[in-house]
Amino acid sequence: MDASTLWQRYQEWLYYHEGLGFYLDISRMRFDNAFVEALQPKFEKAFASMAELEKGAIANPDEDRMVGHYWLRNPDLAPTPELTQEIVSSIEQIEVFAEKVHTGGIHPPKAARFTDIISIGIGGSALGPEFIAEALAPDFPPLAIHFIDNTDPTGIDKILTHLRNKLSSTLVLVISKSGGTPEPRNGMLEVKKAYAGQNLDFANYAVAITMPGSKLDDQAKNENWLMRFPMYDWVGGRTSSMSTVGLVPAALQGIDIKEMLEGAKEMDDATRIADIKKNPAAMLALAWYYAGNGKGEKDMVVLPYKDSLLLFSRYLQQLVMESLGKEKDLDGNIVHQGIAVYGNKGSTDQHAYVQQLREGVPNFFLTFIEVLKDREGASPELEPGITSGDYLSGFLQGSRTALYENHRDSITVTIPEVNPRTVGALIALYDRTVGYYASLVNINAYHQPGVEAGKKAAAVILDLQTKVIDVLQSEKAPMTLAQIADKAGASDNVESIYIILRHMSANNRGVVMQGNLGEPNSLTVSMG
Ligand SMILES: O=P(O)(O)OC[C@H]1O[C@](O)(CO)[C@@H](O)[C@@H]1O
Repeated sequence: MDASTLWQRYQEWLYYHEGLGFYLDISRMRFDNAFVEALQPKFEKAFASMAELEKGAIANPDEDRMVGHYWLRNPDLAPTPELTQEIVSSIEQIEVFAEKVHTGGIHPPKAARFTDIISIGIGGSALGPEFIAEALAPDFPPLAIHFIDNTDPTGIDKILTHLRNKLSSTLVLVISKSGGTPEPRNGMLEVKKAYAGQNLDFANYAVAITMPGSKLDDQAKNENWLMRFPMYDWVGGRTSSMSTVGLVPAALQGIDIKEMLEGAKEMDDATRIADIKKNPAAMLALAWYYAGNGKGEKDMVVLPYKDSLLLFSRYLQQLVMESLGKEKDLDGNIVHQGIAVYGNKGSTDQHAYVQQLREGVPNFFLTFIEVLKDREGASPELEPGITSGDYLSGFLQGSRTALYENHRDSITVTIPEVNPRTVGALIALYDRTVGYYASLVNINAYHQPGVEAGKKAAAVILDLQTKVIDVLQSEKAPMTLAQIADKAGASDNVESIYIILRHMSANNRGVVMQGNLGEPNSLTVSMG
C-alpha cells in the first residue's frame, strides 16, 4: 500500500474515545473487509454471550461460576441488589480503612503510623497489584509497598532483610482468593515467624484478602487479624485488579481507586457496544484473530513506550495466556488454543530483541502502547526543538513503520497519560478483549485446569519427600536410591527421589550423599 492509501486506512479504522482521550489503531494489521464480514457472525455470538455474562449467566461452566468482574466497576450491573450492596460497601470499607491507616487512626502497637506494606500473593493476587503500583504509586507514597510473590526463600529474605528495622511499622497484606495456594501461605508463615522473632504480634499487622470461609479467612478470624476484606467467588484471579485484591493495596499507596474504577467503567461501556468498529475490544479481538488465524499462530509482543507501564506485558501475559491457553473448546474438541504474550518496554527493547522482530522469524504481532504526555512540566530541549520525549515518540513511530514495511503487523494503543483512569481503562479493555476472543474461538476463558494439574503434581512430590524422610530416619545404614524408592513404595519414581534428596543435601538438611555425584546410581544416601 502506498502512503496515501495507508493514511486512508488509518483514518478509516482509527477508534477514538473522547471521555478517555483513548485511541486505537489497527490499520497496520493487514486484514481486509471480507475478513471482517466473515467474522461478523462469530462477533454477534460473542456480543450476545458477553451480554449474558454481564447479566449473571454461569459463564464459567466448568467451575459453575458467574463471571462478574464488570460489576466491580458498575455495581448496578450486578444481578442482585445484595451483590450490588456488597460491592459498594467493600469499596467504602477500603476507603475508610486506607484513610484511617494514613491518618494514624489505625496504627501499629509500637508506632504512630504504618510506613510500609508487605503484600503476599501470587498470580492474579500479585500481578495486578504489582502493575498498578509500578504504574501509579506516587513517588513518595504514604506507605511503600514490597511484594513477596513466590515461595523463593531468597526472595522472601530480601524483603525481610530490607525491612528488618521497620517491621514494627509494616502492614502485611495476605492476598489469596482461594486462601489455600501454597506460595502465599508459605510467605505468610515465614513473615509471621519474622514478626514473632521481633516479639511483634503478627495479628496486629496482618490483613487478609480472601474468600469468606477460606482457610486463610478462618485463620485471620481465629487469630483476630487487624482486618479481613472479602474476595468473591465470581471474580477470577486474573481479572481481580478492581476487586479488594487490587484496590486495597492501591488505596493504601494513595492511588485514587475511584478514578481507576471510573476509567474501567467508561471503557466497559465503550466495549459493550455490539458493533465492531465502534468497540475497541472487538477491534482488538478481530486483530488478534487475524494475526494468529484464530489459532494463536503468532505471539503478541507488548511494548509500552513508558517506563511506568513496564509490568503491563507481564500482567497481560497471565490474563491472556491463563485465559486463552486451553486444550479443549467448549464442545470438548481438542484445540490447543492460546496466544503467547511477552514484552517489556520501548525504546529499551529496541536494543534487545527487536533485531529479531525486524529481521528474524515472523511469528509475532506487536502492540505498541503510546503515552502522549511526556512528563509533568516542560521538557528541556536537547537539540533545537527536540526533547527526550520526542525521541521516545520518534522511536515508536520509526519501529512501527520499519516493522510494517518488513511485513510485521502492529496495533497501536494510545492514552493521553498514565493515571488511575487510563490504567483502569487499559485493564478493562483487555479484560473484555480476552472475553470476546475466547468467544470467537469457542473456549472457556475463565477456568485454568492446566494450573490445577501442576499444583496436584507438586503436592505429590512434597508427599513423596515426607515418605523419603521417614525411610531415611528409620533406616540408619546408607541406602541406594533404588532401595529408598522401594521402601518408600515409589519404585517407579527414583528420579524424583534423587532430585528431592539432592535439593535437601544442598541445603544442609541432614542428608548425606556419597559416591559419584555425576552418576546417581552410584550414590548411597543416609541421614547424617
Ligand atoms: O489468589 P489465589 O487463590 O491464591 O490464586 C493465585 C493464582 O493461582 C491461580 O489460581 C492459578 O495460577 C491463578 O488463577 C490465580 O491468580
